[in-house]
Amino acid sequence: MTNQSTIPVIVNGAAGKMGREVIKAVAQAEDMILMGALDTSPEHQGKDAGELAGLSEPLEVPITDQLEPMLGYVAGERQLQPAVMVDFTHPDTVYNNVRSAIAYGIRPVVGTTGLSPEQLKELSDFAEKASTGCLIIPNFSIGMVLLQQAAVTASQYFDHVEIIELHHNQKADAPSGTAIQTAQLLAEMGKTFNPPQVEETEKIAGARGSLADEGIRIHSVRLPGLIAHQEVIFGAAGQIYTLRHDTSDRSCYMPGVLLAIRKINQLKSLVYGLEKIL
Ligand SMILES: NC(=O)C1=CN([C@@H]2O[C@H](COP(=O)(O)OP(=O)(O)OC[C@H]3O[C@@H](n4cnc5c(N)ncnc54)[C@H](OP(=O)(O)O)[C@@H]3O)[C@@H](O)[C@H]2O)C=CC1
Ligand SMILES: O=C(O)C1=N[C@H](C(=O)O)C[C@H](O)C1
Repeated sequence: MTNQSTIPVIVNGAAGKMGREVIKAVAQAEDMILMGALDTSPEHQGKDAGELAGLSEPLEVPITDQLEPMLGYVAGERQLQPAVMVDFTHPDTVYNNVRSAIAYGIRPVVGTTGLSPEQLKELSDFAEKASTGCLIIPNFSIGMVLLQQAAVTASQYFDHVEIIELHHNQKADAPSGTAIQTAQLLAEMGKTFNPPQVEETEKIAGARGSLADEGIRIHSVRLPGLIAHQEVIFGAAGQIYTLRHDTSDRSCYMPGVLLAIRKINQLKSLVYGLEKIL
């Protein structure tokens, strides 16, 4: 039943791996209603979002690639609460999706990674001006938040650290958004890591990975059979301290996604990171 407190939700990237999980989670949440399912993949146009997500009953929400008409329609449904657009699409399109949603007064909950620092700043300014909440969350799993907190604690005692992120080989961006965020959190500790011990020569370009903030290196592995995994490895004389998170099923992200949908109406600007709303 739709009522005043039901949150209208649009899922962008609805036919993708994450989009299908979000459709299921939203359909099962009593305080949400799926108002729209966007996806540009030609083979899924017009299909029922619920059936595509593997639900036993259709949701009678067809997949469409018409972003602006959908945003306009949902924004016009004034008897409902302000709507939320969940975005799990592609690094090349997420910036425009988020801008369009904010322009229509629809709050974006963004899982798509790959936004540049400049794009993040522009979206932050845009959301602030529009006084509209926007959540950008590189990783929705609670386990990753805990790993990052443990890494921040360890970084007070270790000066040497490297990050390895491992993902399925359909992933478009590297390094992962999570690895970049992890490096940023460590860099915010106000010290430079990995003081050089010798002059290094890369015999093959990229052998030492990518150099993120404050001397932290990130190594990206892409293989079929992987989902999403990350290690943060600290080293000191005579010891190694390894933190590792493994995703075995994408359902692990759903409690975080539902929490973000519920919390975003309390926000009036852009917030980055799941830890900020826990
Ligand atoms: N924050 C987090 O916790 C997580 C974030 N992610 C991120 O989410 C994003 C999506 O991941 P995933 O679901 O695995 O990717 P998929 O490729 O499985 O799904 C993306 C879907 O979006 C569609 N799409 C592409 N461009 C557009 C567009 N302009 N408008 C609407 N739909 C579009 C794709 O269609 P087509 O295939 O035809 O291009 C595809 O169906 C990635 O950036 C990934 O890194 C993933 C997991 C967790
Ligand atoms: O593409 C993925 O799968 C994932 N992307 C996010 C990232 O880039 O960090 C989150 C998680 O690692 C899964």
